[in-house]
Amino acid sequence: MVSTERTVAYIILVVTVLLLIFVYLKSWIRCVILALKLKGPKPLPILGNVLLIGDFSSLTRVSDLSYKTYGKVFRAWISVIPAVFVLDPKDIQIILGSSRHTDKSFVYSLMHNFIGRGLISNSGYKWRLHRRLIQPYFNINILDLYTTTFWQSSSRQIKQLETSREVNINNFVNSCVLDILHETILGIGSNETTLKAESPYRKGEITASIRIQKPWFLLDHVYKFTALAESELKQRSKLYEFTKKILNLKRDSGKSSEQSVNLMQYFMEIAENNTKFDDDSIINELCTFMLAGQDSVAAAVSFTLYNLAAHQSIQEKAYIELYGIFKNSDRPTDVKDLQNMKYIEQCIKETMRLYPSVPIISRKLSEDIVLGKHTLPAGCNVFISPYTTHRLEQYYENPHQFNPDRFSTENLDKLHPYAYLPFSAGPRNCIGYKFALIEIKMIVSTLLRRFHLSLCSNKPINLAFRITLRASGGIWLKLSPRE
Ligand code: HEM
Repeated sequence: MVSTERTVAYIILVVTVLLLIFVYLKSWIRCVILALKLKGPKPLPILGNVLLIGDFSSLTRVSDLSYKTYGKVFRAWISVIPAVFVLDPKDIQIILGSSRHTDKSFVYSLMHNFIGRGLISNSGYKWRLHRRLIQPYFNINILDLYTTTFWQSSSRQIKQLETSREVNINNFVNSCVLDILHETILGIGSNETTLKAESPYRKGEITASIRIQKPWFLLDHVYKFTALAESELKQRSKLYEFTKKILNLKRDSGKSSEQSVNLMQYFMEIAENNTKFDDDSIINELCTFMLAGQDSVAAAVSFTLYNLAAHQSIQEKAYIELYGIFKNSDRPTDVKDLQNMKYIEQCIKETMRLYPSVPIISRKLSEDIVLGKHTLPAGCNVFISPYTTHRLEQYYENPHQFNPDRFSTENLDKLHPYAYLPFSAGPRNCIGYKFALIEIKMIVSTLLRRFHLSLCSNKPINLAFRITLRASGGIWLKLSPRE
């Protein structure tokens, strides 16, 4: 009797465990079934397609051929995890345009250690609350107040270029962008040189792409024992402690009249009325903004300067626009001047089409969606590649050619709204995109007013991918002062 009861209990236990495993794995199983039906690059056992991430030329080859070879929805494998790529703007709109699919895929949780839990990597209620609280700050009127900071920083940093003729332009651009971020996000004024020198923000390294290439590093219990995890946590704690120190310093000194417009100040105001927006939230968000606004902007500026140097007639047209605005004056650039830089804005937009700073983004679907003959199940990790979509022939004629006229007012109207995604799109787009566009315009125009740019013949650019798109080894340009 006792043994029959025991057997029944065991059976119930086994069935319950199996059911739990099934419920837990259901979404993964459905994604695997879908992935097995889709075409995609040939995977390796265990690794899947992860090695592509470290090999940019293979990655771009796959990207360029993907639509023709695999169709508008295809799959890749991150080890045993299916990654479904969606290329067509109409399908992308169904995902990015919907407020139902705002959760990020597992890839973003790999960034938590580094950038903390801020807007970029959070999902669910916390993301929605923080986005609603922070969004008003990024309206255009507040951003106008930053124009002076952008100008002062660009013209201060440009001094390092006055004696050089052949330069790795990334060094100038990175210093400029970091200087601007210290001031506008953390409120560290131009005179606070000791604090700036102490800042750990320049040295960051995001490990997500390394972890994906070694899929056993995706297991937190394995990864946490590695040297990479140790150095990442050290870096994280330096960023956290530095930001906390600045927060305490600024809080103790009150609102200074010189530096009243900065994101930290705004976050302190939010916190006064929201107990959920505590110091930990402030620090995590500040770390996120400092990192989100760094490599992305620097890449966009550097690649724009590269394109202008590589296309002399386009550079000439951009310079004529500047000459029309400033004549021979070296007066500061103001908000109105920036608004008048229409052609330069087209050059920047076209650069971000060819070289989107964030070449891949991803989401985790919260419910099933139907794209043509495929049902993408809830829980599926969907990847969208602005780099690939921006080069589809159906949407861009001669897609590999640099042609700023694509972004003239009349041509812009013909473009599908989800065919151009440098800042993503929909409810979870880049919160800082207006800030970024003004900043990029300021740095590019300040440099172009002073210098004529050309390429260094023996130093071609070498594209690489590390969450953001970059030129490994930098971008070398020849600068000739304009008379
Ligand atoms: C050229 C410059 C920039 C580019 C190309 C860019 C691109 C993007 C993209 C594609 C996303 C969406 C990421 C995703 O869904 O995975 C994003 C999100 C974000 N960006 Fe930017 N960004 C730029 C500059 C900035 C700046 C200057 C800031 C802040 C000062 C900023 C702050 C953010 C934040 C906080 C998010 C997360 C928004 C959310 O999920 O609600 N970005 N950015």
